[in-house]
Amino acid sequence: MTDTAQPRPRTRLYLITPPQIGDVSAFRKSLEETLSAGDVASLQLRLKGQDGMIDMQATQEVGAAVTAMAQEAGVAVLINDAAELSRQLGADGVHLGWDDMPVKTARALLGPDAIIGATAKNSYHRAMQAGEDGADYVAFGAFYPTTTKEGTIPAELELLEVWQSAMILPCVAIGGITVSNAAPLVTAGADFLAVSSGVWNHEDGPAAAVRAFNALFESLA
Ligand SMILES: Cc1ncc(COP(=O)(O)OP(=O)(O)O)c(N)n1
Ligand SMILES: Cc1nc(C(=O)O)sc1CCOP(=O)(O)O
Ligand SMILES: [Mg+2]
Repeated sequence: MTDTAQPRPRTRLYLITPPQIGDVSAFRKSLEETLSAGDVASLQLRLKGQDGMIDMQATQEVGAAVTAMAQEAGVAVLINDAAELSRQLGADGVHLGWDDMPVKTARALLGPDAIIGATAKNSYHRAMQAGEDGADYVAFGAFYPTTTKEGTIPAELELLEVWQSAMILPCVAIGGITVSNAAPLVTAGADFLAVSSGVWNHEDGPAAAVRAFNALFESLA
């Protein structure tokens, strides 16, 4: 009998913006350099107010400045929390958490081709439910402590191992990921690593971080 099992595709980087962006045109320039440094599968615009809620005005402003540029670089653009704004910006999809719009509602609004991601935190059950509801990926986290988001819940590597061995739906790992601590998540089976501060605050700058993540993924493939 022939073995038809396919090797798992290489883990890819899922870049998340800083939660606040002061100078949009400086950010656009930095992002352009960052995206040209190596493979980035997707970019999530995650602009938050001090209350942790989406900053619609900032998302609109940054989205108008960077969406087409990122898409031309081959990077899918997702909007955090806001499906309707994703549609208005011509973005590729939306990332939804437990307090956000249901996946099915977003699908009805954005159509079959949109990329819809769903937060699973540390719950295999919530991930299964999101998959049944039509999500295109599920995100487990937080794998490490983070200052980017308050109130995260610790997640174990085993979630990635079990999900990868049983499911076809891609899984994302998130939470405090840096070049230095990423390897176990890759080995455990994350299809994507979602990273904010580990890129934007990298000691050699964000473009160097993208190069270093890609070198790591290549070395573990
Ligand atoms: C890829 C990815 N995974 C998880 C989250 C967290 O989403 P959520 O729980 O809705 O929290 P906020 O990001 O809205 O604060 C994410 N944004 N992206
Ligand atoms: C947005 C987000 N969600 C998380 C979750 O656990 O669901 S952790 C997190 C923060 C991601 O940013 P950083 O890479 O800077 O830690
Ligand atoms: Mg959310």
